[in-house]
Amino acid sequence: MANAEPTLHAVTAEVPVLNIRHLNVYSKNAHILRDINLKVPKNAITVLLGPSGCGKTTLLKCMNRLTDLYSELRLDGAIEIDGQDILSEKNDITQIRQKMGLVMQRPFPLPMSIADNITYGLKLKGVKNKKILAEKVEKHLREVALWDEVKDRLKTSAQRLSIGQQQRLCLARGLAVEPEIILADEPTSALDPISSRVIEEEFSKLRQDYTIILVTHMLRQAKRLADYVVFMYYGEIIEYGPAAEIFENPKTDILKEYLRVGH
Ligand SMILES: Nc1ncnc2c1ncn2[C@@H]1O[C@H](COP(=O)(O)OP(=O)(O)OP(=O)(O)O)[C@@H](O)[C@H]1O
Repeated sequence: MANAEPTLHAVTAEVPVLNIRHLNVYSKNAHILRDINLKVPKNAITVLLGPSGCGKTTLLKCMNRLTDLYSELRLDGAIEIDGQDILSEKNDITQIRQKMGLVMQRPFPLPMSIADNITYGLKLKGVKNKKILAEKVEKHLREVALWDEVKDRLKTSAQRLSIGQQQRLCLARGLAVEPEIILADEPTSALDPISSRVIEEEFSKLRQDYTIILVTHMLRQAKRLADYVVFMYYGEIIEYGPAAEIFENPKTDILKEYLRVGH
């Protein structure tokens, strides 16, 4: 187990969107996340990097309290978004979740048409105007470079799309509710190399308007995309900083070894 120097992960982001303070996560038998302190900067890609089982997905799940689905997990600490603590029972988690778009490892299009997938969240928010809904469908499908491929079959089932197209659709569905933050858990792991590159390119462009937190254990992907890197090991943040610093000037032996082996 590594003993992280507090200074290594006390990097301050100029405009933090998420401020995580002393976050600990416990299961019945294990201490899964250990005193996580992290300020996630606005309009940048922050990559959570580290070997399998180090806690990347759990940290991402804490950020929109998906951990509520697992009664065996206990959390303490604070995760603030726009000054509101996500972990506080007092705050409305549904409202907080609307600030976040979630992209999982495997796409899960809703069992309805391509267009309805995009408008689903908007309709839940009360948008009824058909013209506005149609505009949103086009806007967000263009945003993920899917419009040209599907514009003639918007009313057909989303489940007939290829996996790569489904993943772009799911990203568009997340964007349609205009989140501030996109949480992405290994979003290319189920995709072929070409679809993976398309998704990577989309993320790269989206960083201008969104704060992206991306889990990956693919070092090459992290190097292509990251503005900031959080390197985790056994539930701790070992190093955190701008990508160039992390990749070119790693400070800890654990990170040096991880980069050398090139996972
Ligand atoms: N609900 C749970 N109950 C008990 N243990 C859990 C639970 N969720 C996660 N863990 C444990 O917490 C640790 C971190 O898991 P997590 O999925 O966050 O790791 P990860 O870094 O995302 O791994 P991978 O890259 O393999 O997806 C693992 O040891 C896992 O078994």
